[in-house]
This record gives sequence, C-alpha cells and structure tokens, in this order.
Amino acid sequence: MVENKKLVAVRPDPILEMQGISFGYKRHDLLYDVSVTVASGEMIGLLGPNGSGKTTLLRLLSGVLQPRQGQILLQGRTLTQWGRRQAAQRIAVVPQELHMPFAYTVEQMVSLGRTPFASSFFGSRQEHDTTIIQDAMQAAGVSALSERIFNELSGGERQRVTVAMALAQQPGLLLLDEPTSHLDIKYQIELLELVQQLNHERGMTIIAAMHDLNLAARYFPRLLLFQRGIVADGSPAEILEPGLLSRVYGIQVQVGILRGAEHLSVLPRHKLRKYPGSNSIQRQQSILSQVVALVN
Ligand SMILES: Nc1ncnc2c1ncn2[C@@H]1O[C@H](COP(=O)(O)OP(=O)(O)OP(=O)(O)O)[C@@H](O)[C@H]1O
Repeated sequence: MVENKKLVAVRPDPILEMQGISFGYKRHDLLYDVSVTVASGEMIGLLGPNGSGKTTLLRLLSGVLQPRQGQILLQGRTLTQWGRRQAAQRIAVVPQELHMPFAYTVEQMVSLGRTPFASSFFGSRQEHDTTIIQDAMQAAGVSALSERIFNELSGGERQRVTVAMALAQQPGLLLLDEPTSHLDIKYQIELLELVQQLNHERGMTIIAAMHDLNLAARYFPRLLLFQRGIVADGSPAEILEPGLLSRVYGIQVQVGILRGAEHLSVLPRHKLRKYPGSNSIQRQQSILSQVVALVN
C-alpha cells in the first residue's frame, strides 16, 4: 500500500557546521556563540556594516584563524583533522585583495590553484591540470590576459584572476570576500552569474561577503546579517526588512520590487528629506517612483 505522505525536500548532509564559535582579536568577542549549518549546495550572502566581522568569519571558515570557543566542521571533521592539503582541496578563498611579491603572469597565478593537487611541491603539471587551468581562466573571463603580469592589472582584472585561481582549485566550498568590490556593473553581474552557474551546475557551495544589498537579494537565496555576531539568518524577504536594516546599518531604507524585476531592491531614504530639489535627489526620487509593491 502506498502511504499518502507529504513530500519533504531532502536536505543534503551539511558541508559546514559552525558550532557555538566565539572569536575576538583582542579581549572582547567580535563573534559570540555563532551556530550555523550550511547544507551542501547552498549559496549564502554575508551582510553587515563595515567592521561587523564578515571577513573574520570567512577567515575562521578557511582555517586562517582559530575560534576561541566552539568548532567548525567541514564534512564532519575539523580543518585540523583534514590537514592543510586536504582542506585546500575542498575550500577555495577569493580574498578582497591579493598581493603578489613576484612578477607572475596570470597563467602562473591561476596555476597556483592546482598546488593542493600536486604530487610534490615542485610537482610537474599534468595535462589534466592544464585543461582545468584553461577552463578556469575562460570561465572567469581572463584568458586574453594569460601572459600579462598580475601586478600590472587593474583592480577588477586582478579580482577576476583571483576568482580563476579559486576555480582551478575545483573546490566544493567557495568563500568570496566582497568579490564585486572592484568590478564595474557589467563584470559585477557576470561574476555573480558565474558563481550562480557554479552553484547550480556543479553544486558548489558558495559563501560570499557582500556590501551591495541589491546584488545580494538578486543572487543569494539565504542571507546572514551581522552586527557583533549574526543577528538574522533567512531569505532575502526576511532579512531585507526596513526595520531590521535600519537597526543594523543606522539608515532608513525603502524596500520594494522594481517594476519588471523578480527580486527586492533596497533604496536609502535619508537624504531625500534633507536636501529636496538637488539633481541627484530628483534622480533618486524618479527611481523611487518606480518602486511598486512596497514591503513596508
Ligand atoms: N588582524 C586584526 N587585528 C585586530 N583587529 C582586527 C584584525 N582584523 C580585523 N580586525 C577588526 O575586527 C573587526 C571586524 O573586521 P572584519 O574585517 O572582519 O569586518 P568586515 O565586516 O569584513 O568589514 P568590512 O565590511 O569593512 O570589510 C574590525 O573592527 C576590524 O578593525
């Protein structure tokens, strides 16, 4: 007999478990008793004001920093239990800035992404590695720059090379620290579409610190909001709530869905009241007039 059971979406095993982690650089805790479980294949945006601890959390997740209390499990084992090399085969990090003291070309930089898989430190590159490196450069849109010196590139070009390096690592978990900060609007969209594609097609788990609330709403189904630890964890509709954003960022915002859009947009309200009539304000007002279906 077939039971008439309600279908329940199966949650895959967690890739990452933060269990009661606390951390501070000095005496005071910056993060206190943070517990978050990340299922394999999730795409999560970390939001919060400057200095709220987003980069610090990413550093804890990648093992650069150790929690003062609690533990972080990657597929059920701590990073120490995995060991550096095994952990690096599973986690890749795209930092805000990457300083390279040598005159490496872009291709040499991206090749560094294969280091955790080399049979020895000076291990020769296999054909298989070359294909992965070429694919990573193509996916990040930096193939045309392959012979250029990394340090001579623009901030946006360097950011995309850093993404290519991470892709060459073929990680299960990709951590990105403000990946769009140096990119123009076209490359912001291209990069986030690429990350979304890696998430959808390869099942890569993504955690990214984001400042742009509108891009976060558009690309990340789950958001964690920080202010001295995590204050909210939920969908964009739950997190991008005017009262909550005003409390955390200290600014009044209007949240709504622009005509024809499928995601929420967040617009600051503050200066509209202060300086009526200026051109930039008139522009903002005309944008606001397009906001329909206001949430609040
Ligand atoms: N190495 C360090 N030593 C001491 N304090 C630090 C160190 N790194 C960061 N901090 C402090 O910890 C706090 C959190 O910094 P963090 O970089 O994690 O914040 P964030 O949310 O990523 O900020 P932003 O949005 O500005 O990048 C800040 O007050 C910062 O000054």
